[in-house]
Amino acid sequence: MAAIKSASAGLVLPRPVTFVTGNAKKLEEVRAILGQSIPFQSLKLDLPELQGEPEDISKEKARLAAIQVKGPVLVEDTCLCFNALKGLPGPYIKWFLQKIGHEGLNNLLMAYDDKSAYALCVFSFAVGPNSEPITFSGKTLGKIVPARGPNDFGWDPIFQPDGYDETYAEMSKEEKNKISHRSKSLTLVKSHFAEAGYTFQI
Ligand SMILES: O=c1nc[nH]c2c1ncn2[C@H]1C[C@H](O)[C@@H](COP(=O)(O)OP(=O)(O)OP(=O)(O)O)O1
Ligand SMILES: [Mg+2]
Repeated sequence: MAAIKSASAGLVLPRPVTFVTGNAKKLEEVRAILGQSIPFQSLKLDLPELQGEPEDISKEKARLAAIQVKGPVLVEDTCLCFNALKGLPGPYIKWFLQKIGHEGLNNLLMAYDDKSAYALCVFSFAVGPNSEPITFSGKTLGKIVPARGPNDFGWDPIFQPDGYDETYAEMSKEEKNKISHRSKSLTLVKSHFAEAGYTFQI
């Protein structure tokens, strides 16, 4: 979709931004982190995901989302990467978690002393179906531990960020959102929007 360059500000987008995700917990965090900084609506869609590098997976999600929405979209893809396993499960964490659970994920590291891991969140923004998506990556370092804390969002109970005694699940939402992979990635998205000076035709 064409975006017009306005004389005064930056790009004028033909529609408000739509954040596309099938995951209600992600949406909750994105709402809390963005606040009023980027106005957006949401669309619940479980988009098919390519295999490969996190940035490519995220970009392809944005392309598919922009075709569906016919306008500007934000999507994200989240990875949990174990250093002992050269970054795996990475983007495949959803299926590993679904099949083997928190205990199985811990067991994957049984043979290794190195329990270090990182959470990676790659947002992609596409202006429309015919524009190349831009990516924004945020990473939080930590380690994999036996599950602690409420089990209400994915692998939060087994990820303990460096410098903290609590797992993501044991932290308050506010505390997680201050240091998380998702908030770091969204900080870059916000800077991009501020620099581009997008405005929206309503
Ligand atoms: O902050 C997080 N804390 C704990 N778990 C998390 C987090 N963020 C994503 N997750 C889980 C959800 C899914 O099991 C996998 C990522 O897969 P991913 O494809 O990005 O998410 P999804 O399919 O649930 O939603 P979407 O429709 O946006 O693709 O890690
Ligand atoms: Mg997904």
